[in-house]
Amino acid sequence: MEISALTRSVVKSNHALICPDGHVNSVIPGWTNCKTNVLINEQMGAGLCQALITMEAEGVVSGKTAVSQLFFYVIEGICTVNDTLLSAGQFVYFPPGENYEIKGASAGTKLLSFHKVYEPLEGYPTPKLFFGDSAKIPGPAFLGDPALRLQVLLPEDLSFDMAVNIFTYDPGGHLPFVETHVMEHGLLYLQGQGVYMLNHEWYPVKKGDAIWMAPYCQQWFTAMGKEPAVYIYYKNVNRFPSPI
Ligand SMILES: NC(=O)N[C@@H](O)C(=O)O
Repeated sequence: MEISALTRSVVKSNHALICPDGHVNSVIPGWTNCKTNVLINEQMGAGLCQALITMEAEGVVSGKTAVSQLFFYVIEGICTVNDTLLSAGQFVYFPPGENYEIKGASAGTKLLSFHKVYEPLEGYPTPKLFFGDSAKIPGPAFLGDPALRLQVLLPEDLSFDMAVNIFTYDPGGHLPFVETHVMEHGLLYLQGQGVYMLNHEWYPVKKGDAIWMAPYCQQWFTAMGKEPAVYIYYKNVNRFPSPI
């Protein structure tokens, strides 16, 4: 019998672990016949918003991006995005000021979204609408370790101020050192399990869990179990560390 008073979820000043047992849905204007869980948000101290959307067959996720850019990744199922058919592992990037409409989903289609206020960079155009397929993006060894493979989903040019990557760890694979960096992360586990060290606290994690890491939140991860651990994560990139 599950003890309803217990959860693995934690929300701390510089990190959070959000587990499915604590999900409560929000109503988002223009997002109808779907369940939306806002996993990470400015309200917890983050510089990004991350949501999990489960669509019903007649679900519609539509609107217009204003100051923020919006990235959608199809976790499972199919849907059409601005009339382009997307299935699991495929994604779309909407720059600020763009209309978006997601519909025609198979019931239960799951989408992950990352939202970030776009920081223009002098001399660089605002990025354009962009569709992609993670199955077509190579995952070279991370820092020479073949047990870790990193796929970079968005172009690495300076017009982009956010990155979305997929990190795959074979069982036993681990980050080569404890990272302490200015960039922030929001992530979601797509597969597997492991242990994440955040700010010197240790958390067993698994598929479906989301994690927020504030700037300088010390981080290290190792995968455990019988299958590779896979997470998709957001990172702010390519901008001056502080206003100049
Ligand atoms: N935590 C984690 O995966 N971090 C790094 O790989 C990164 O900063 O890209």
